Amino acid sequence: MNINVNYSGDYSQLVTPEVKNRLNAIHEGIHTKSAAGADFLGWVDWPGNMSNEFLQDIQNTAEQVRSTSDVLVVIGIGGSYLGSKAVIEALSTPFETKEGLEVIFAGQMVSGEYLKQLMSYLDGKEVSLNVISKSGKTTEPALAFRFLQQYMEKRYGEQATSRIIVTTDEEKGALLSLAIEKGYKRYVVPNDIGGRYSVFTAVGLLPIAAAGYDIAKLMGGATKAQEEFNLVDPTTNSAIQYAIIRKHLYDAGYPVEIMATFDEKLRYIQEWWKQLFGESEGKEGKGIFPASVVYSTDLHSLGQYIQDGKRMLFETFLTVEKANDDLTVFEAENDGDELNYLSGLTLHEFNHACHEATASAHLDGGVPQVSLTIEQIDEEHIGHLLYFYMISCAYSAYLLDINPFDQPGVEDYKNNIFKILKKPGY
Ligand SMILES: O=P(O)(O)OC[C@H]1O[C@](O)(CO)[C@@H](O)[C@@H]1O
Repeated sequence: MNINVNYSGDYSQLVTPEVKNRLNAIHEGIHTKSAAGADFLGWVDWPGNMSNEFLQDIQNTAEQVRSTSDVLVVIGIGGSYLGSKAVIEALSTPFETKEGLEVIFAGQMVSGEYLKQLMSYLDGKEVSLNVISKSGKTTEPALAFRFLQQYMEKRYGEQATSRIIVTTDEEKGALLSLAIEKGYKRYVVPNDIGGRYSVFTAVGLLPIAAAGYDIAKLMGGATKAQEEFNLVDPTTNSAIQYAIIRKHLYDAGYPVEIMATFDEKLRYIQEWWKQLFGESEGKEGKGIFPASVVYSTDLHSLGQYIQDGKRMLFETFLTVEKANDDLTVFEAENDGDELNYLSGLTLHEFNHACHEATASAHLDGGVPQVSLTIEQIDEEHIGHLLYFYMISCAYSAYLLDINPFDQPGVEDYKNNIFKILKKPGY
């Protein structure tokens, strides 16, 4: 299993002795846990170290939820929802009538309308809740939980307790106190793993397993990636290659990266990637701004800007080699739509051609190109891809001399809200 990285420039020119030394130092810092933010490097060895008992326990809980519920409402924001949302969206089939369990997210934004409509949708269905917050005090999911907990208690009385699962810190936070007081089943977000790096902990695994996907395969892919991207070799390690190219383009005057995909199913992988890279790197007046587009859709909205607008963008295509399913263009009798020249072409092949055409047009327009290719979309490859991004992001942030694992800037809006809404103490 590999992720192919292709760059429109001359990659070999980027791997200078200075860059190699820097990479060796970063590698050493990560693996001896001496790098900046080292207290949050627990995710690096997590896939390989995860015990079968833990995986089994998550699977059992997921099975229990599936056997008693039609819907699992997952409450969380940022890293507490994007990982599972991304994996579930990538693996699920659109238009499928859900036979098993439906996973619905809440608390990722604040809307009374959404919550009211959600609660009416839940009426008549069997429901479980998984509320996820590492800090246990993030206002948006806490607000959603206040309403949904009340809903569950009204519907199920004392039985609500067995339908609510809390994923939070082991030692602190309002959510932990609540969980202890009510006797909810609990999963721990490890101390040394931050929210945006937590997809392979209970934070991501429980909702993914409850949705019916194979978390053992997902972790298998992540474990392979952990082994594969462990060697600090810029000629073979594609996670390091991606980080080197990004740093080069940033220094060359391209502070915005657009992640482009031709696969609608990867839209939330892009959203997860945006938090991962944006929150890890955007500090101290530095960092690449991560943006995303889904093609062909956005070729007909943002394509003009990318081709011809202010030159500050580079574009990273996330492409998939093999389609899980496909259609072949057939010969029409009268060729009224003039598409017979495409007959015999699969729609996946059309997207390949569209990728080539778009990359070359945008390159001519002054947009440097990177492409990341995965073999296919399934649990194993997605697990592999997510780990690839996480380790690459750590290298990328360290190359910018940024601690990838804090997010001090997010506190500013929170403090302002507390002041505006007169939270005691603010
Ligand atoms: O899991 P928590 O503590 O509710 O935090 C949710 C998100 O909020 C942040 O702390 C700030 O956006 C993220 O880093 C995190 O993923």
